[in-house]
Amino acid sequence: MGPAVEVHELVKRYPKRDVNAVDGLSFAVETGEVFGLLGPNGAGKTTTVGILTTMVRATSGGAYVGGVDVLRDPVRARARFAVVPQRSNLDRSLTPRQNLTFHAAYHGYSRAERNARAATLLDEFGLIGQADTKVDFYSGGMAQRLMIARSLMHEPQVLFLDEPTTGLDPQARLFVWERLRELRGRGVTIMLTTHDMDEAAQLADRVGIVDHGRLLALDTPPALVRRLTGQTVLDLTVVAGAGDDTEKLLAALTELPGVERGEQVSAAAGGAGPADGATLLRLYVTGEPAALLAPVAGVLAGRSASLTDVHFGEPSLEDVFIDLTGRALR
Ligand SMILES: Nc1ncnc2c1ncn2[C@@H]1O[C@H](COP(=O)(O)OP(=O)(O)OP(=O)(O)O)[C@@H](O)[C@H]1O
Repeated sequence: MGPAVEVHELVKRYPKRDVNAVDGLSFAVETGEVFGLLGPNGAGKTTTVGILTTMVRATSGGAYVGGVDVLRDPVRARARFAVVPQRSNLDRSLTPRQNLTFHAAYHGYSRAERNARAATLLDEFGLIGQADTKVDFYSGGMAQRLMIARSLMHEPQVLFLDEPTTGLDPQARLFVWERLRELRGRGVTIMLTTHDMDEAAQLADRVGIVDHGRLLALDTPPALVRRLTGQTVLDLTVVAGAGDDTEKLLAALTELPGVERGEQVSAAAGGAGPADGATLLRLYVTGEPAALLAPVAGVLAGRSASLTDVHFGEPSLEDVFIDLTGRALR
């Protein structure tokens, strides 16, 4: 069996643009794989998925889903995949159950088949009790579950999901992740675009990182993390001395031998922020991080800073992403 999704030297140049949105992209997604497409805003992810799902016309190159040439045979390709967009496109004039059965009718399923499939999927997605209310009464999490259930009505081989859990609460997010893992277990290939590194690390078997329409890296999340030159992370929670500031302190720490780079970690990226007045500084270390503790303590003592916590850790997928795509805002 060939790959479930394949793009080959794919190029997209939008009219009146002087650069390619997708610039010679090639990769393949194996059947039954969860593949995460990551990249900063404007990297070309939506355009790539748009071409694969017949919404955007390619300038050149090849795109295949379930072995079907998407560019030549879009109608046959559409039977092989489903798309779950980020924003709800449910039909509000229909009940949740009708949203499912109408979708299956469009794909040629008989009345008996579509009623049976709708009942099964509504049950699996925890919506059977609210199957005949109004879609308007659905929370964001329920709407997302309903959209995934609807996408499965025509038994797609490949499921494209755009930011599948953005805006969902932790319970809804875990529920969606569980359903996606189950689908993979049944052999459905999943391609997701996400900005959520945790989601990619949790779900994706392999991740492709794109920027400026080109593939920068493609591997399993652990292999991508290992690529970061055997780096270890040393997290220091510090309170700068009176009259000192954290930037200068960080600069002094970054100059120590064995420290490749350092950064001030925002509370959002590092989880719960440090206590008032304290700052979390992250040093990317080559070599043995414990050997740095004495010189770090020396720098801190020399600048009258105090250390309230130390943590050794591995770099995350987010560190890999920043390393490859930089920090500049787009
Ligand atoms: N319809 C369009 N016409 C012209 N340019 C476009 C169009 N759609 C996208 N672009 C441009 O193509 C490039 C790639 O955009 P694309 O939406 O594919 O990126 P993305 O990685 O999905 O970004 P995001 O994470 O913000 O959704 C950007 O420079 C964008 O401005």
